[in-house]
Amino acid sequence: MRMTFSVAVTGASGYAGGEFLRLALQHPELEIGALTANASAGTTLGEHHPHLRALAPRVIEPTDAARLAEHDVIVLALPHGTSGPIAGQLPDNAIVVDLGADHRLESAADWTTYYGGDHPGTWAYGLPELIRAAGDRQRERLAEARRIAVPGCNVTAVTLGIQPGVAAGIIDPSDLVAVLSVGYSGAGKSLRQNLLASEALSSAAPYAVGGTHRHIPEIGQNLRAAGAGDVRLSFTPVLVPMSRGILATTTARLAPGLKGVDAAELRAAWVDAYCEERFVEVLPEGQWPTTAMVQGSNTALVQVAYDATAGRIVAVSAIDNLVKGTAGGAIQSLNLALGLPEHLGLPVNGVAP
Ligand SMILES: NC(=O)C1=CN([C@@H]2O[C@H](COP(=O)(O)OP(=O)(O)OC[C@H]3O[C@@H](n4cnc5c(N)ncnc54)[C@H](OP(=O)(O)O)[C@@H]3O)[C@@H](O)[C@H]2O)C=CC1
Ligand SMILES: CC(=O)N[C@@H](CCC(=O)OP(=O)(O)O)C(=O)O
Repeated sequence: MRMTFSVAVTGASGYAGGEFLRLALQHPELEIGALTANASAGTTLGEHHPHLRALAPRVIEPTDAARLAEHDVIVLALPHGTSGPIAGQLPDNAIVVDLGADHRLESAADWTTYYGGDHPGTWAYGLPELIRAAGDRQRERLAEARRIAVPGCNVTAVTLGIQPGVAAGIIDPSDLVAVLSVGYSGAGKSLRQNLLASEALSSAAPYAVGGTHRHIPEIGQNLRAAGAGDVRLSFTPVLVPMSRGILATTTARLAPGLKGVDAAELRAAWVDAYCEERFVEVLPEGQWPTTAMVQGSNTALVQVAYDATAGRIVAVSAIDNLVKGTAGGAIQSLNLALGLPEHLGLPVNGVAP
């Protein structure tokens, strides 16, 4: 029996909300309902997302919990700290998907340290491919969920890149270094960085350097789920001149006691972890992911090697921050919660050039 589910999107004028709408338009079982936001209320969606032709005349409404509550699914694509208060006014039987950070962390102390204020709470974590050493599967949690917290985009890239090595006991999670090349759309439409094209187009710019990035505790949470004890991560994102994409290079020392690792065994750990995954692919030996290979798709590409000179594993992963890193990951988790096939409406193939 086919079922169609109505979806309201709040934060519809932003990048994450817009990308959710782009994917929802191609989803056979989702029907787009209310579109709400804040300052842009009263304008048309076409003024903000001229690429979404089918929705261009739709008028953005002010955000009102009672209006959102008329839908089966409510997507919160809001700045962090904003979704918590709205979520509290939504009915229990609606499925609420938060694309922001408010409900991702299990530790209230981590929330206060990295975001400030009171912790809004913890929801089912929207990364179906998360490895859980305890044996339970993330997919089962999501299938029962009515509240879903979609991961941070950088978190998705690093977690998918390195978690097989943690789960297989090959790497030492207390000595991780991640350096990420990230596209500007990750910052959202509001100008948090200096986005003058004349400056951005000719520069690579690190930010949140020195252990301050808010995604650090979330990555630690994921790797502990995969079996890590003490997680120590040096994390440095670098803005590069592209609108979408994340390329995460994560290196790790070998687990204590391991003197070296055979290249075939190393790759086998990653291939085994993802062999049944539709949206995570370990590339053939010798091929390395690029952001161009995943643009517009819900695919994460991963490759791994051992640097014998440095004594470190090198894992490289690429995602489109707005698709697998946000809206695509959200629909994948939402499909599970709705009892639909996990892949429904989601592109494995990207766009090029
Ligand atoms: N961009 C990305 O790659 C990713 C983003 N995310 C998360 O998704 C969320 C949205 O990010 P993004 O789309 O990039 O940000 P944008 O700045 O592009 O959009 C923010 C949206 O939130 C709306 N908004 C702001 N304040 C309120 C409010 N008080 N009530 C209702 N609506 C409000 C804005 O409306 P208006 O225009 O009317 O002010 C706008 O639609 C954030 O939490 C972000 O961290 C997560 C992963 C990746
Ligand atoms: C380029 C840029 O600024 N990217 C954002 C990632 C966006 C994201 O994942 O945001 P939330 O975790 O806050 O939802 C950042 O690094 O913070």
